[in-house]
Parts: sequence; structure tokens; C-alpha cells
Amino acid sequence: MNQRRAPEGADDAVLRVCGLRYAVGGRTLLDGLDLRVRAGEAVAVTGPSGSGKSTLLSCLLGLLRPDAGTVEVAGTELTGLSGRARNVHRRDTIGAVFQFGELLPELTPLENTALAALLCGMPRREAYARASALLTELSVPFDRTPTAQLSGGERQRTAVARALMNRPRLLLADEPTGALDEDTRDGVAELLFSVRERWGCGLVVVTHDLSVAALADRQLRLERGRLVPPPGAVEGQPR
Ligand SMILES: Nc1ncnc2c1ncn2[C@@H]1O[C@H](COP(=O)(O)OP(=O)(O)OP(=O)(O)O)[C@@H](O)[C@H]1O
Repeated sequence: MNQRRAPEGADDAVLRVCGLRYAVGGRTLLDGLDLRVRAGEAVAVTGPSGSGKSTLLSCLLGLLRPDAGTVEVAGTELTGLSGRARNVHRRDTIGAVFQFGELLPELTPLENTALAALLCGMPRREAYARASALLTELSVPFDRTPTAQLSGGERQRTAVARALMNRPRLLLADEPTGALDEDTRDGVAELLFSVRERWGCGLVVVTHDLSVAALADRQLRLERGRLVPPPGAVEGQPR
């Protein structure tokens, strides 16, 4: 398997994780885990069910406080921040996409997308203009149809648009195609991985789907609390 790499350059890491440790329920899920993701680089994380992939994302989002180690997003170390400062930093630097979109079903895609910026204090007119531009770019229909009536693929495209509203430096996705059929999956995965080039975000995608993982620049597998190259991986192939 090829392990493609983003081009080498100055240290443009948007995510630096060092020695991350997290235990819960008597199990050590993350055990000295390290990870570095550059701007414009996509990393896929695979691993057995229950190995701690979602827990890792929660630590990266600053929703869980690790027992040890550091998580630096866009140059700021999360574990040293107060809860309030962590929330502000998350809002300003990270976008997230989850398996079922986590959108408000009664709102339209436009309202769902604009809401992310309105909650951050962006003026209404600007929020709606940016949301409609993003949805157009991502080919999501955004008339008056409530999000609940959209297809699974359209909902996930809306979720990607919402995640991009605040111009994140880092995009995190947890099983973003897990609820989609094969054709829809391919379109959403393509869109998701295109953000690293179109918007220059670092991207971390947790997935069980190896065909989705194959779109990443690097694949890593969570095993015994650390991220390791998957079996058969060949490091160092240029992109
Ligand atoms: N608060 C908690 N108390 C006890 N156990 C927990 C808690 N939170 C998570 N776990 C356990 O930690 C393990 C890792 O969960 P996590 O959701 O991170 O795994 P995962 O790799 O994302 O799994 P999947 O691929 O099935 O989504 C699971 O066995 C889960 O039950």
C-alpha cells in the first residue's frame, strides 16, 4: 500500500499530538500516542471497533482531557486552556463531521450551515452569504427543504459545509461515510478529501472503510493505544 506524503516544507503542522494517554473503565485506550498533521495533509485512522478512535477524536477536539500528553491545534496547546478558552479555540480552528451529520433536521441546509457562524457572532447577512456560497460550491440544494428530507449524501455534504463555515485549520471526521451506500459514499469521500487542497485544512478521518482510507495521504492504524502504519504499508512514496 502506498503511503503518500504531503510535500515537505517549513513546519506547517496544524496538529501536533505528543505522548497522549487516556484511560477509561480500567482500559488504557491511548498510550503514549503521537501524531502530526500538516496543513493540506489528510490522515486516515483505522482500527478495530472499540480500540479508541472516537476517544482520540474527542481528545483532539478538547472534549476529553487526556491523563497525560499534549494536543496542539494551530499552535495552541489545548490541555493548558480553561474550558471556556478551549471552546473558543475549538470553534475558531476545528471543524467536525460525524457519521449522521448531527444537523438540526427541521432547519434547511442553509440555516444549519449559517448557524455555525451565527453562534460565533458573525453578522446574519455575512453568515448567510458565506453559507450559500459554500453550499453552492459543495453542490448541496438549499431551497426551503428541511434537512430531514434530504438524502444521506446531501446531509453529509451539508455537514461538511457547516464544518467549513468558520474557516477551520483542522477538519476532523468520525465515520463520515459510515451511514451511506457505496455510490453516495464515494461522492462524499471525494468531497471531504478535496478540502485539504481547496481550503488547505489538515484532515483526520476515522473510518472502517479501507477504500475511504485509501484516499488519504497517510494511513495509520490505532493499535494498543498508538498509531502505527497498517500492515503492508510502504512509507515514503511521493504524493
Ligand atoms: N465513559 C466510558 N466508560 C467506560 N468505557 C468507555 C467510556 N467511553 C468509552 N468507553 C469504551 O472505550 C472503548 C473505545 O471507545 P471508542 O468509541 O473510542 O472506540 P472506537 O474505536 O471509536 O470504536 P468504533 O470503531 O466501534 O466506533 C470502547 O470499548 C468503549 O466502550
